[in-house]
Amino acid sequence: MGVVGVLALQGSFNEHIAGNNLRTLMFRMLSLRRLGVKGVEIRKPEQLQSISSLIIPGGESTTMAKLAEFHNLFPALREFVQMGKPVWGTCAGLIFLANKAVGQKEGGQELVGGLDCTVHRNYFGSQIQSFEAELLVPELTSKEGGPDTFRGVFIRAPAILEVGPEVEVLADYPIPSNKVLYSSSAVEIQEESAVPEKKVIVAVKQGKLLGTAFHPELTADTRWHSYFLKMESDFGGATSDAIVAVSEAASSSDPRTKYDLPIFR
Ligand SMILES: NC(=O)CC[C@H](N)C(=O)O
Repeated sequence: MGVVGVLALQGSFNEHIAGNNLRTLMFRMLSLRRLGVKGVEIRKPEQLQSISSLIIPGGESTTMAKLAEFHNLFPALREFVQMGKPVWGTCAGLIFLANKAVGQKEGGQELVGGLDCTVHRNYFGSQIQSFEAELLVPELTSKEGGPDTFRGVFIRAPAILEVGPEVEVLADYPIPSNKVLYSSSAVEIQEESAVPEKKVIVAVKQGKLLGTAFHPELTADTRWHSYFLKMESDFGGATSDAIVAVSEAASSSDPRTKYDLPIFR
């Protein structure tokens, strides 16, 4: 398994690297004598060449976009996505990866794109309307095991309004019919009365692109990170034992053993 880069311009990149999840997985693998997951901070285009997958963290997407533009990162980020390498956008990172964003600040913001969906920035309201919710994520539970639900931390989170045909919806979230949603432009107020409950999409996958509207790096549950790490191999459907096997086989001196998977024990 290669090196995981975390775009470190702004936002919760440190939580992805040093926080619970990558580190716990690293320790878990270390404790099983499985080396191989290393998180590195990415700030320059050339650094993308040395990583095999990338996490774009949450934060503030307009600021992050300005910094990415300043560092001339957009062409290299787009190339990384087009090469089919795994990229996971969490919250602001999801906005970055989307082909289209609404509710942007005046003047708009540049997007990396690649993920065929439309996201709405700040869909659930302002900072004080941030919330946590138990989400049903059948794909995560089936691949990673554990509880049926995952605790999603939504911080001034976006929601996905529309997805293209290639996009797999991994989780959605019901909006109560009486909830008033404020768009980030603060002008348009949407009131939902006709439909008793509406669901918005909060986690998607398209090929090797993963997008979550919430922050898995802020919870102790490592399943999203584990799921993402497995996307690097072609054995995306394998269990966590297969991560072990992938890293073990990858470190083997005989390159032919690399694909002798999975090895369950
Ligand atoms: N927690 C987050 O990443 C918030 C995203 C932020 N609302 C944005 O539009 O960029």
